[in-house]
Amino acid sequence: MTQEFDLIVIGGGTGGNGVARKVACAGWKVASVDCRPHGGTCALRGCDPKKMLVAVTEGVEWGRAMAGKGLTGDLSVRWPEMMTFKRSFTDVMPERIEHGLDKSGVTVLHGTARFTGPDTLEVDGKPLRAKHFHIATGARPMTLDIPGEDALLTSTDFLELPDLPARMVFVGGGFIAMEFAHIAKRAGAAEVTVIEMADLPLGGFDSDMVEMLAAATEDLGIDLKTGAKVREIRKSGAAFEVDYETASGLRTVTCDAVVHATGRVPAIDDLNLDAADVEHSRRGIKVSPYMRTTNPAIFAAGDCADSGPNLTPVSAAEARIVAMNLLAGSDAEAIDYPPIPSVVFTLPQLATVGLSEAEARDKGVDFETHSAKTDGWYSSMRVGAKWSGYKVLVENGSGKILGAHLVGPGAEEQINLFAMAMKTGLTANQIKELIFAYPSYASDIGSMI
Ligand SMILES: Cc1cc2nc3c(=O)[nH]c(=O)nc-3n(C[C@H](O)[C@H](O)[C@H](O)COP(=O)(O)OP(=O)(O)OC[C@H]3O[C@@H](n4cnc5c(N)ncnc54)[C@H](O)[C@@H]3O)c2cc1C
Ligand SMILES: NC(=O)c1ccc[n+]([C@@H]2O[C@H](COP(=O)([O-])OP(=O)(O)OC[C@H]3O[C@@H](n4cnc5c(N)ncnc54)[C@H](O)[C@@H]3O)[C@@H](O)[C@H]2O)c1
Repeated sequence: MTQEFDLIVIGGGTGGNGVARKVACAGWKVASVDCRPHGGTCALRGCDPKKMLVAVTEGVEWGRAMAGKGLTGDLSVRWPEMMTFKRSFTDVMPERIEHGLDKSGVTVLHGTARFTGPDTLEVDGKPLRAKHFHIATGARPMTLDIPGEDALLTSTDFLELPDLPARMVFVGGGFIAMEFAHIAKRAGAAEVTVIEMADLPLGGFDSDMVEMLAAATEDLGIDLKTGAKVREIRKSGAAFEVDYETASGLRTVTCDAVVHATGRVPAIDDLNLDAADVEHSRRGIKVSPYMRTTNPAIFAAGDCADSGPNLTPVSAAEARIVAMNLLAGSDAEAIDYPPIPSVVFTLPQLATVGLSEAEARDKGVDFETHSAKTDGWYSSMRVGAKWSGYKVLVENGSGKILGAHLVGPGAEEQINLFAMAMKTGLTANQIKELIFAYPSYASDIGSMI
C-alpha cells in the first residue's frame, strides 16, 4: 500500500534535516529518507570528523613551532587512537539525529529514493506519495574517466582508514587534498604528494595567499606538484603507480594509497528526476531564488542544487528558505546570500570572503588593497608561525570592505569578523574604532585595513 505524507525530505544532512523538523513541528505529516544513517556529509564524513583530526595534528604542529622556545618532547600521532577519538563523535551522531527527528514527529526511513512520478517515489521499492518533496541529496566524488580510477579512495574512505599508509598521493589540489595532505603528513606519513593540474592549488582563493600556503605545505614536507594532470593509476603488487602529465612529459609516482580530491558533483543520478518533471544539469537541480525546482511542489537545497557554493552554512541557509516557503504555501522569501566566508583548514589556515582583486577590478570598483606578510607580527611570532599574511580590499570613498583574504593562525575566526563587517556595512574607520580584547587575532584586524 502507498504510504502518504504532506512532505517527504530526501537526504538527512544539513540541507534536509532542518526542513523536516521545522515543517513537522508545524503539524505536517513528514518523512525523512536517507540511504545511509542520518547525519549527512558534514557531521559524519566531512567538516566535523575532519576537524577532529586537525585538532590532534595541531598538537604536532604546536610542538614543532615551539621547539627551542622552551617546549620539549616529540609529539606524534597514533592513527588508530585518533580514529577512535573521531568516532567518539561520528558514531553517536546518527542515533542522536534520528532521535531528534523522531521527537519532532518525523517518520525516519532508510533506503534509496527514486521518483516514479511528479508526486510519487519509491524507497527501495516501497511506494510513497506526498503533496511536497524536498531534495537535499548532497554531492559525490566526480568521475574522472581515467584508467585505474577504481583504485581511488574517497574522502570518506580516508576518514575511515584503520592505519595511515606510508606513501600517499592526493589527486587534485583543492580543499580535500590540501586539508587531508596536511593531516596525513603531520600524522607521520613518510611521503605525501599532491598532484594538481592548475598552476596553483586552491583555485578561487587569492593567489598571493595560496603561494604562502604552498610554501608552508612544501616546508612541511609535502611534495606539491602543480601543472600536473593525473592520467592513470596502476596497481603494482600492494602499491600503486600514478601517472601524471606535465609540460615536460609523463611522470610516475609510486604510493600505498591514492585519494580522490578532484571535486564533487551533485548526487542526483539515483533520483530519476525526469519522472518528477524536475530539471537538472551538470551543476545540479535547477532551483529558483525561492529554492523551488521546475516542479512547483518540489524544493531542493544544498550541494545537490545548482545554487550557492557547496559549504555547510550555505546548505543550512538554503534549507531555512525552503522551510519558510513550504510553510507559507507561497514564494514568501528568496535566498539572499550574505558574504560567504570559506576556510581551508590546513595549518596555517587559508580564508577568504568577498571579492578577489581581479573581481573588484572587473566590476570597475575604485578600491585600495591593503596587503602584507605578517610573520613578523606579534600574533604570528608568539606561536612560531612562519607563514602568515593578509590582503584586504577597501572601497575608496565609502571605506567599505569589499573582500578579505588571509593566511595564518586565527584566519578561521578573523574571516568571520570580516564577513560580519561586510554584511552590516561597517567601514574601515568604524572597525578601527572598535575595541577588541588584546592580544587576540581579532585585535589585528584594525591593522589590516
Ligand atoms: C571531506 C569533506 C570535508 C568538508 N569540509 C567542510 C568544511 O570544513 N566546511 C564546510 O562548510 N563544508 C565542508 N564540506 C562540504 C559540506 O560537507 C557540504 O557542503 C554539506 O555537508 C552539504 O550538505 P547537504 O545537506 O547538501 O548534503 P549531505 O550532507 O551530503 O546530505 C545528503 C544526504 O543525502 C543522502 N542521499 C543521497 N542520495 C540519496 C537518495 N537517492 N536517497 C536517499 N538518500 C540519499 C546521503 O546519504 C546524504 O546523507 C566538506 C565536504 C567534504 C566531502
Ligand atoms: N573546508 C571546506 O570548506 C571544505 C573542505 C573539503 C571539501 N569541501 C567541499 O568539497 C568540495 C570538493 O572538494 P575537492 O577538494 O574534491 O574539490 P575542489 O573543487 O576543491 O578541488 C579539485 C581540484 O582538483 C583539480 N583536478 C581536477 N582534475 C584533476 C586531475 N585529473 N589531475 C590533477 N588535478 C585535477 C582541480 O584543478 C581542482 O583544483 C569542495 O569544492 C568544497 O565544496 C569544503
